[in-house]
Amino acid sequence: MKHFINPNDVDSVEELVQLGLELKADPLKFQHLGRNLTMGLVFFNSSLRTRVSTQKAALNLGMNVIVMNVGSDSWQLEFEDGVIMDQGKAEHVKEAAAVLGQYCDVIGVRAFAGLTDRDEDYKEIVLESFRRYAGVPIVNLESATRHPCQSLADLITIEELKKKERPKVVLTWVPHFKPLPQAVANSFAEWVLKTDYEFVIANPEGYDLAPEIRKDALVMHDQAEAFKGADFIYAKNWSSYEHYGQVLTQDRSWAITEERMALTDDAFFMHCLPVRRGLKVADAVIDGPHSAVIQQAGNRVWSVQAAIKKILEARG
Ligand SMILES: NCCC[C@H](NC(=O)CCC(=O)O)C(=O)O
Ligand SMILES: NC(=O)OP(=O)(O)O
Repeated sequence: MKHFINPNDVDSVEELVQLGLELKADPLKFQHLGRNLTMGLVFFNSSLRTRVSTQKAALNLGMNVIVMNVGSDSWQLEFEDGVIMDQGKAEHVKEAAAVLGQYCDVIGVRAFAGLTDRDEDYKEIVLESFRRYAGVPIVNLESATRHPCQSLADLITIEELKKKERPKVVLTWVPHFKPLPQAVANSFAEWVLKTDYEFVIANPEGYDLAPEIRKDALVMHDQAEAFKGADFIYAKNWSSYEHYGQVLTQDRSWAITEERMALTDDAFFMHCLPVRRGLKVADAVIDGPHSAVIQQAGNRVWSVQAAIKKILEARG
């Protein structure tokens, strides 16, 4: 695997899930692979899980790790081609990515959507610039439209917890007062659609994900109906794709309560975290016996470790 940016970079999702489980059982098995190599992590946005789990994974593979917070630690970067740089941005990504590629053997990048210009976000300018100019493999640590490290951890978690061969998995929109990216939801849908799970997306009108993401997935605008018989409830807020970046409703009846969960087949509750308690999910659900959120976050180590292992092997 050359890069880990979206599922098209992955030969077999199933094999990568199994590798994650194998690494979880024996975290230091491939410690020789990354010896004397350096993993660089570049953050344009905040992070708890991604930052620490990726460091941990790289250390498990024997790598050294350098973390940089762009914005506070470095120069503001320009991404546009052919501009006269007479404003606030002191350095172009062409040099910045190429220079980081001199110091690091693999680079992880986190850069959220701006949520003002849909075409710009969906072109993935930041990630694609790093892919183009760094000259080393790139790991997507949540970009404008995808979060593959999260989605792979989600599939590992479902594999661990599922009680039937083909569980019913529901991705549901939950309310939030400010616009959030579509990356986590997009990515989850894309990865689940590569499995044979039964898959339903529940969201209010106006929140349908991009057609190229949801493909032929069943989309329901009635959450209670969607929950019937579900084995996994994956909750996430996202802003509108159609009315790009807008909050069209904050309808609290879409929050995850015990009453709603009672409609499912004893489903596990999943969320990528961070989550706002009370607003998106009732304490009784996230603190309850069917909450998978901590296991899910724990599995972030094995998902990114599997991706980095594949990259190191391909690099020779
Ligand atoms: N990496 C996990 C999710 C990150 C981001 N959530 C957030 O920004 C939540 C912020 C808040 O609740 O204020 C998102 O939705 O993509
Ligand atoms: N789920 C996730 O990516 O968490 P962080 O934003 O804290 O890294």
